[in-house]
Amino acid sequence: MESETQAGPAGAALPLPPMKWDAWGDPALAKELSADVKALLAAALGVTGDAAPGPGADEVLLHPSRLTAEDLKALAAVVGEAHVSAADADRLPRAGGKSTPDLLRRRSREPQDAPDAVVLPGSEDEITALLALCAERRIAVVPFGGGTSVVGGLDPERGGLAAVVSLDLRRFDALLDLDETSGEAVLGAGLTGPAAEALLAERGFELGHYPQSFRFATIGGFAATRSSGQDSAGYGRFDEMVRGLRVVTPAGVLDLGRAPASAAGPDLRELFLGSEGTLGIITAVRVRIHPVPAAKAYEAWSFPDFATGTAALRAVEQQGTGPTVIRLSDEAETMVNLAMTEKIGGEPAVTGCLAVTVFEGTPEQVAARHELTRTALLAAGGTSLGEAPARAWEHGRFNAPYLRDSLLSAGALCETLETATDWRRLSDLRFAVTAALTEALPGALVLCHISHVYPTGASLYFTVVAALGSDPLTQWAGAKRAACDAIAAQGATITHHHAVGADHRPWMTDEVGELGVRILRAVKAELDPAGILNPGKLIP
Ligand SMILES: Cc1cc2nc3c(=O)[nH]c(=O)nc-3n(C[C@H](O)[C@H](O)[C@H](O)COP(=O)(O)OP(=O)(O)OC[C@H]3O[C@@H](n4cnc5c(N)ncnc54)[C@H](O)[C@@H]3O)c2cc1C
Repeated sequence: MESETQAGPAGAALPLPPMKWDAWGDPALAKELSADVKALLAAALGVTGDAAPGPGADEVLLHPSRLTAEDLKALAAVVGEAHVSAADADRLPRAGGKSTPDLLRRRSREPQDAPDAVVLPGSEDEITALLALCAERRIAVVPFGGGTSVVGGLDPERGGLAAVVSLDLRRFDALLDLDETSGEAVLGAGLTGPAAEALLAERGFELGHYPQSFRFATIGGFAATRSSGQDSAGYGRFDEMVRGLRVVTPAGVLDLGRAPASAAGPDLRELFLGSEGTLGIITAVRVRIHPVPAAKAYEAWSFPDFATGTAALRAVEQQGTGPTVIRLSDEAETMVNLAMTEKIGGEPAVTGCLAVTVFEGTPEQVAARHELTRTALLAAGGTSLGEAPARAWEHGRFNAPYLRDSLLSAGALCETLETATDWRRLSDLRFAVTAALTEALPGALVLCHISHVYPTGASLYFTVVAALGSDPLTQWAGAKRAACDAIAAQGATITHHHAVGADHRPWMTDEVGELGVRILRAVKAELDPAGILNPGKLIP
């Protein structure tokens, strides 16, 4: 597990996010490209060289802070001197998220945008006072959780206001309650995935939310983006785990969700799940938890092609046989061993399409779920590959993002995008998005997998690798636009779990309609009349 305070740019006054400012994750875990990956890059993309190195943290140029000394004094009067900083070293690591465009922007030698200051409130009262102060002084507020957004959710947009601050929730890091009888816990919004799981594990419980960004993303971020983890088949998406929320808005504090189910009108929790910091600051989340599983089983499968594998996953989900993890790589992803991080680019370990299943629960539950799932997968044309490839997937499941950094440094652009639709339209969607990406990026490798399944449909997750052009930001923007247009044309969702942020905002009207947008704007006008909360995100 990564340490919580890693070295970042020198001169920081505040605790830094536990991630490198210009790359993914813990620098100690960064990896050189293997000889196999280098060979794949050369053969598939003609990429053989190194891209020019980016600037060091002390060489990066930020636009100067627009806050006055008086503004900073007023902010400090709310949160204390020790919890405000306008130092570049504190602004730079909160200048954006961790999409490939974010990393390219961080590596630029041009002057960059960054929040004008960073504030670390320690209580809801302080957040209330901060929001009032920012409304009065026309300062935008970008809530900052783990900083892992991949959709521009953390862009330091001022939205026509005088300045913008990053409101870092790291001090909301307590396990506030654990109700063993009901199987619920109240978690501070700033707890990272590992910190939350460690606190729950001390009492024998687990949340079971493991997105690939698990090591750095936070409870508040999961709620604000409707995140989905790799164990979603077993434990559900994060929004399905949420039983209640506390939210501080400029108009007041909300404490939502008071019973396991309710018929008291529309469910207002849903307004804040996925609100991406535009409607309020989530300070605590009450979640469903379960005992740490006593048993676990693994089995990998091969399917002759993606269509057969897709039908098999559908059968498993519609029969409800109960795997905790079930995922299927397409032929291209299987061929490059993407699901087994240590083997990427080597000799293909599996032919056809690889599927991974994992089962958790009591020994009896695991045995029963495993057997039912095996029967369904065998009947659907699967061939068992035993445990090893499934264990290899689990072993490397949080490590693939490190590869993206090394690829960028080697001159290859690597980015992901995702969507979802019903089973009937899944195959057409995959072809349409793949075609859009390959047309926009000739010669690119486009890989795809299914990792979240529902009785009525599934998500598709695409990984794209292409040779870096001379203007990679424009290069990727064109490809992303083409893929998003293809998704919209297919009637699929613009995002299954990465959220909307700034990047998907142009497709929100298509997703929810003009009236839907007007409803969102009306809610925002009621809660945030000064428009200070995360301008330029989510709501067109
Ligand atoms: C390598 C990589 C892998 C990823 N894998 C997955 C995955 O498997 N599944 C998945 O769902 N996502 C994934 N993501 C996307 C990202 O990790 C999720 O969106 C995550 O939920 C963001 O959490 P965070 O704490 O980092 O939030 P941040 O990135 O800090 O913020 C995300 C958005 O939520 C807002 N926000 C954050 N905290 C709060 C709060 N307390 N109150 C109000 N608004 C808030 C921010 O303003 C921003 O708009 C991945 C990202 C990367 C870089």
